[in-house]
Amino acid sequence: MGSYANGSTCANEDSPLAEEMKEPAFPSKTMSLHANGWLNDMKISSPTAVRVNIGNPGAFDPIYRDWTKKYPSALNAFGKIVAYGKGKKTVLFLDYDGTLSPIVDDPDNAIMSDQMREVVRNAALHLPTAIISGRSCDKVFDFVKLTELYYAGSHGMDIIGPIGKSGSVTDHRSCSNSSAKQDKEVKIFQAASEFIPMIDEVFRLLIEKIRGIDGAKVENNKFCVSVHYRNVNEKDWPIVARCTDDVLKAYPRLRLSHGRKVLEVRPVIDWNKGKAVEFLLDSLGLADSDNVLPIYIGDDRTDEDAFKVLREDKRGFGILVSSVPKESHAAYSLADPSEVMDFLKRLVKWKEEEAFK
Ligand SMILES: O=P(O)(O)OC[C@H]1O[C@H](O[C@H]2O[C@H](CO)[C@@H](O)[C@H](O)[C@H]2O)[C@H](O)[C@@H](O)[C@@H]1O
Repeated sequence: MGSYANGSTCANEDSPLAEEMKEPAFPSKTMSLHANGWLNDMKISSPTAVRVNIGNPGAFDPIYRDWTKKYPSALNAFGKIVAYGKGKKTVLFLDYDGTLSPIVDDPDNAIMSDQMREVVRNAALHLPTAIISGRSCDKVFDFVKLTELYYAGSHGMDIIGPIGKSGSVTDHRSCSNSSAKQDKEVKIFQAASEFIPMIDEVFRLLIEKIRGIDGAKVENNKFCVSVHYRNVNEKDWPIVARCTDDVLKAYPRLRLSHGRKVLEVRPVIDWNKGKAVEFLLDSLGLADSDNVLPIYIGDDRTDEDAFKVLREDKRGFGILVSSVPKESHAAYSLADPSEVMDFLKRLVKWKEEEAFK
């Protein structure tokens, strides 16, 4: 296990280190960040400009409208999607932040509306439904509060569910085996258990390191750590990146990925949201079935691993939630969580109608 290698503070903008960071060096662990382009990467990871007219996406923005030719709205293409899924078992995978809840400044305040909760509950009554999030299972469960779902927290590294109505996530956590019986079968899978002490250590070091950077926040997601810079003045973003990189230098078994104004520290293991999708399909006995339509809805770069799996697998679709044009492995798009809600409602209605045929 590594130790804290660099005692210098990153928090003081006037420090020699801050001066050095005006010429951005390539942060060695930020794998998706390119030399001289990494700051740009931080900027584009969460475009703030809303390009769509809510309720009528693309109405005023020809660039967005053009983009939807490549990534058609899943609402407009609904007929096509369900025609493809006719007679098949639909499995629903949902990201949380930015998909079921709008992006907000404070990660602790990313509340899901009661209406959305009801829609997701309804969906889970009709089709196997999983939430796949960068947050820890416990945190995402605290927001979603639905016991009917699968949860894959920490970018898929912590999988639990479905959960019996009389139980809670915590109850099931105490199950020592990988499966246990309650109302339904419960499976637990943790891809990186041995990393928990290391993640705790890095969490503490990062808190110490970024202390003093106004607006920066570090979040412990059990198997990963999120370093948030949404509320940091843009001029200080290089400092956040450098501080994170400084800490990670001593941890070759950890790597960085990039989310929406967040740097995600995670174990260097071959596991991601795409692997979690494969694991869940396998758990449902659908790994080799042609009779399945997996649909994954997500807004983040980390969701791209899942989109890619579905694209290569050719059985299902990724749906990117975005109000700005972005390159993606998804096949369709939705502009924002309110469109996600509309799509889920239509999916449930379609399933109900199908059941009566
Ligand atoms: O996979 P997800 O469920 O999308 O989780 C990814 C990260 O989401 C959260 O951060 C993001 O949402 C926050 C609340 O809207 C926002 O303030 C932040 O800027 C976003 O990056 C969560 O806090 C992270 O831990 C997750 O990894």
